[in-house]
Amino acid sequence: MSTVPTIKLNHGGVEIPIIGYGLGTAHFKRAGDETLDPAITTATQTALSVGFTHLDGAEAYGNEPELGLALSSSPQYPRSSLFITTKLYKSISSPSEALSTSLKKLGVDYIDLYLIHAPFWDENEKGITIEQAWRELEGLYDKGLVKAIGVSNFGIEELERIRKVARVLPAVNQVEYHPYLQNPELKEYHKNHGIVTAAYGPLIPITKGAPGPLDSVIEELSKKYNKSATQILLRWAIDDGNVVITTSSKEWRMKEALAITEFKLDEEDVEKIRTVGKEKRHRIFWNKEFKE
Ligand SMILES: NC(=O)c1ccc[n+]([C@@H]2O[C@H](COP(=O)([O-])OP(=O)(O)OC[C@H]3O[C@@H](n4cnc5c(N)ncnc54)[C@H](O)[C@@H]3O)[C@@H](O)[C@H]2O)c1
Ligand SMILES: OCCc1c[nH]c2ccccc12
Repeated sequence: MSTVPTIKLNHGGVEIPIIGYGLGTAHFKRAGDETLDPAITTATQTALSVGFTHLDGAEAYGNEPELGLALSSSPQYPRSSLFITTKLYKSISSPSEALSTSLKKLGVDYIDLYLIHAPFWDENEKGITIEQAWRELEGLYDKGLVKAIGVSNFGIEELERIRKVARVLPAVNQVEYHPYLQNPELKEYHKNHGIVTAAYGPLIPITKGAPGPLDSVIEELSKKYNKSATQILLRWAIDDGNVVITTSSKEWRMKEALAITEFKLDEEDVEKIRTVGKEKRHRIFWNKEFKE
């Protein structure tokens, strides 16, 4: 089994594996559901067994206990070989308590990457501003409880609010990112400030965003590289300069996803997907219809 390549974050030597396994969309549980779902633990154990080293969880997914069980039942994958992300949102008023709860549920003593899940909370209702929340995450980082800190679903405006008060800049912004949602201004901002873009929803052009102008391009490139449409899109996310987060409960799909570490798209094909992708815009998450 080949190991997943990593890229360096802007925080003291921390490296993030370029592809992550998501616990959010295929596996989340209803808020308040305390019963353990063994299918989530099994899927996560399978993800580890096929070679995923980067797991993407969140307080909001309600399944940190299942992720914790998968970790404790897989001692052959030592903590130091894994990269674990979790996120806070509902508990944004008290980041330190939220982290303690997540650590307990996950059964680990540190998190590799701790993210603010989204910037959309009501600051009056929650009694905390984006700037204050960030300073709290910096405190958790100083204590070594989280190896890197970052954000998710932040735009330039919210990133600027952080930058103005930050001692430590976000290492990552995890956003919906695929050929039909490229947001070049945000990408440029990330590049200028050393922020890694972690792309979720990378397969939207062939799932909820299909059909579209990329269909024939993806088909042509599938033939050229002898790779599936899924692999072309996941590889595009990497070759476009991002970390990619994907998911599936099926072992063959997990292997299909990991196999993208074995090939690379030619620059002209990366550019072709960029150019044709810009002909359509399609956003799924955190729009008016999205219910968390
Ligand atoms: N931070 C956030 O707000 C946020 C939002 C969404 C997702 N995420 C994270 O990203 C992870 C992945 O998100 P995603 O579900 O959008 O990922 P994705 O776009 O990679 O889609 C994965 C889904 O596509 C299916 N799929 C794969 N190939 C296919 C094909 N050829 N045809 C049809 N279906 C195919 C898979 O079976 C799976 O159900 C989540 O689990 C979560 O961890 C984070
Ligand atoms: O991060 C994926 C989007 C998301 C935000 N909050 C959630 C709760 C349950 C499932 C998905 C989400």
